[in-house]
Amino acid sequence: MVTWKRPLTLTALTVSLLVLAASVLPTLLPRLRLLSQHLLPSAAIPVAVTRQHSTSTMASTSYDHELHVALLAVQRATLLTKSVFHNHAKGTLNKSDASPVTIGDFGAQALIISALQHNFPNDEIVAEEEAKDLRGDSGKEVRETVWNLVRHTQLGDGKAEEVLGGSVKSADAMLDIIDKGDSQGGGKGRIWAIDPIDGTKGFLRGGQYAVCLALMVDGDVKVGVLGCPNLPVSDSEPLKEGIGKDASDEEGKFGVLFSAVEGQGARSRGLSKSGLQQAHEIHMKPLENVADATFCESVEAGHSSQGDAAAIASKLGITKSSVRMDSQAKYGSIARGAGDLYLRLPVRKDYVEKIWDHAAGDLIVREAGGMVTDVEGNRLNFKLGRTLKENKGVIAAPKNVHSKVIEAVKEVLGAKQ
Ligand SMILES: Nc1ncnc2c1ncn2[C@@H]1O[C@H](COP(=O)(O)OS(=O)(=O)O)[C@@H](OP(=O)(O)O)[C@H]1O
Ligand SMILES: [Mg+2]
Ligand SMILES: [Mg+2]
Ligand SMILES: [Mg+2]
Repeated sequence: MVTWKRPLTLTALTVSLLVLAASVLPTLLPRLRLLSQHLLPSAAIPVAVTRQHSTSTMASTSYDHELHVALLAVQRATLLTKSVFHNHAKGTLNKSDASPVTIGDFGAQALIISALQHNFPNDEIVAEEEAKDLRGDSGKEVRETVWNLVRHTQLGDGKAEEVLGGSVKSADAMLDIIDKGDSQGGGKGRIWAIDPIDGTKGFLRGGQYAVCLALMVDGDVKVGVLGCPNLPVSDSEPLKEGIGKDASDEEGKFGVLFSAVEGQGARSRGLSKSGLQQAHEIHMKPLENVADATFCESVEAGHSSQGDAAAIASKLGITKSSVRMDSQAKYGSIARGAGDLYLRLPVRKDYVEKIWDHAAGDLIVREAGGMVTDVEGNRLNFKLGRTLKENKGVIAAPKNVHSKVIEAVKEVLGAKQ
């Protein structure tokens, strides 16, 4: 018996040690990485992190540095959009699809891509705008206005600016930076999605708009940040439509940064002109009875069918009227519990949603406890390029009522066919 007992005890000990190591290492490694980030000078972090992340198989699981850069980059870009809103003629151009683009869209895109390139030079970028209309003699006037904005927009915090890599070098460099957002996207590797101003029509009207940035790894959204300069800082403020031209003047009351990292929850904090403010967790509001829901939808009837939304709401027994709000501020608003549902219902059969209009909001709502799908109930598929070509519409709701909402959506849309 004794001769059997010894080897058995040794084996058991070895196995226990191995099990212990396997359980402790995964939690220890990200902590060691975090610790080293705090101990190393900030300028040393980007290169190390970028090399480590250049292939998807070696991707970090904590995304601390990506989140930090994304938050600061979006915060800086909102300084530019706010300055355009208050001090400039918007310099609106019409794109080939007749949608508007302003000097704010170009400037914000340049600032965000510049920060991403400094920190993650090997990552790909899918961004909404391109610099074509700013090039050559015909683009000179707009180019110079955008350049003046870009070079004068800085966070009032030297360390934060250092993280972002400081200013863009020249007007020509700025154009090339804007055009770095031309990746075709897809389901492989690290790809950032940028909507420099989402809800450009809202921005022009003085309504809601959002500066949007998300990181996808192998087509899954890992980090999402939304800067919403015209939303109230307080999560408990009742949901309202576009808030009018002077709201963002009320310092400290308006301007929110929403963020989420996959598996780490969603947060919100006030926007600032320098470093990052303290964040707090946000959650969707518990909703026992879907009939009590407040739902939000697009302001533009051309972007989402308001008639279908009203029919769906009535099927669900919802009596409160909808809150119409431009941009991904809708995702942020339901994620913080200011509203309950977001309904985006196709108006035209041939319209395909763009990944930059949904990537950050999709993650923020899911991390706050919600579910985001298309009108069929399928998850949004960010693996297919610059568009969500397999999805139609968007339905975001608390998990416990989502299937009920989809049932009503299918009944209403099905009856039209
Ligand atoms: N036909 C159609 N259907 C659906 N979506 C469309 C359509 N046309 C444009 N867009 C995209 O809508 C983005 C803004 O939509 P929002 O819901 O946020 O705002 S709005 O209330 O409708 O203005 C808007 O984003 P921005 O261009 O960044 O403003 C567009 O990408
Ligand atoms: Mg646009
Ligand atoms: Mg958009
Ligand atoms: Mg846009």
